[in-house]
Amino acid sequence: MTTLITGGAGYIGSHTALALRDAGKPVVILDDISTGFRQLLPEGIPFVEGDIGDSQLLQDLFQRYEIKSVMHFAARSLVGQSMKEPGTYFLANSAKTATLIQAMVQNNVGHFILSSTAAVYGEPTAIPIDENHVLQPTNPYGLSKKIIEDMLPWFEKAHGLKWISLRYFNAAGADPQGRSGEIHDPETHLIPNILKVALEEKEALQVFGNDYPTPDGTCIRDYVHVTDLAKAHMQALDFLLHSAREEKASGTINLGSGSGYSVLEVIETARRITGHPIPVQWCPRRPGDPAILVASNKKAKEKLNWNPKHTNLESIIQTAWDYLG
Ligand SMILES: NC(=O)c1ccc[n+]([C@@H]2O[C@H](COP(=O)([O-])OP(=O)(O)OC[C@H]3O[C@@H](n4cnc5c(N)ncnc54)[C@H](O)[C@@H]3O)[C@@H](O)[C@H]2O)c1
Ligand SMILES: O=c1ccn([C@@H]2O[C@H](COP(=O)(O)OP(=O)(O)O[C@H]3O[C@H](CO)[C@H](O)[C@H](O)[C@H]3O)[C@@H](O)[C@H]2O)c(=O)[nH]1
Repeated sequence: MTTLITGGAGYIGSHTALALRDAGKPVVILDDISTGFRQLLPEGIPFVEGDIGDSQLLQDLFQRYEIKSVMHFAARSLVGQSMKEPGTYFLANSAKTATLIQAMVQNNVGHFILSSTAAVYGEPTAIPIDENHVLQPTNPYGLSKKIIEDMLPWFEKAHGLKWISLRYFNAAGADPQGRSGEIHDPETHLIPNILKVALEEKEALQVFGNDYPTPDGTCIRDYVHVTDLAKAHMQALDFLLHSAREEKASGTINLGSGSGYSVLEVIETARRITGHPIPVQWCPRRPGDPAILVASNKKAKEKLNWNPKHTNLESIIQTAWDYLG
């Protein structure tokens, strides 16, 4: 029952590969190292360098490793870049994923877990956001993932594909054992950028906007620990593999801690953990940033029995800091 992890040389994929390996599950990684890093590849897991859009390679891989399930992390995921190059995102995310799923159904690979995103919701009309919230992405990145979600029921209807789309909120933190962590180049995410200031790789943290309708004027986000995300993937796969024939197994599930923290609260917590003053530079709002994104994680708890462990911000930032230090 080997699982293929696409994007396993990336941040969330490498943590999930570690979790599966730790649980003794057979895994193979496919990654083209376009935004990932060889140093994040966990030891002892077979690695194939290649593109998820390469049908021939996929067919060989599915047969050679007797793949039964796919966890699909590989994607482009820079919101700002997607605004400038929408076509890149529709091709790299939506079109290549159609190629991947087409190869799956042709090779009897029947279980699919998608890395989706809170960006499919767009500007929220209610907080916390549950899975029934209207989907109106405000950028091509979010739309490229929504298009994949829209395809999935059709593959299920025609070929019996079982799927779960996991909509992550803000992934953060690092493996508590220090075996993997967050590396992106360029880095656009808040916590690693704050820690770069603490490491004196950056002079100040640019804070995008202080006039949002929130208590301190900065954006509020739901930070979810990457090892809790990894756990949810294992539980989602178990759920698909073991759900009864008559049960409605496929569907979308939010993954968030259910708590929101403002940018200033994150900076304040990082100051306490690192002992660094972390100077800030006030900047205009970043286009496309909603004021508040906080998940309802009720469905993940009920359907997957998911119980996030690292729900406080200290633990999230501490693990990220330990990885860098
Ligand atoms: N980081 C977050 O906060 C967050 C939030 C919501 C959703 N997501 C989604 O989670 C997934 C993983 O995000 P991440 O932060 O780990 O990203 P990442 O860039 O660290 O990892 C993506 C990996 O996929 C690989 N890849 C990209 N295109 C590929 C292709 N065509 N063929 C093979 N490999 C390819 C990259 O080399 C990289 O190793 C993405 O799908 C992203 O959209 C991330
Ligand atoms: O240097 C920085 C970086 C970020 N921020 C602010 O910090 C908050 C969080 O920003 P991130 O870039 O860390 O995360 P986003 O909420 O923009 O994006 C995350 O959540 C999105 C869902 O809405 C997508 O899934 C995306 O892939 C994922 O990284 C935002 O208010 C942002 O404006 C700063 O002030 N300074």
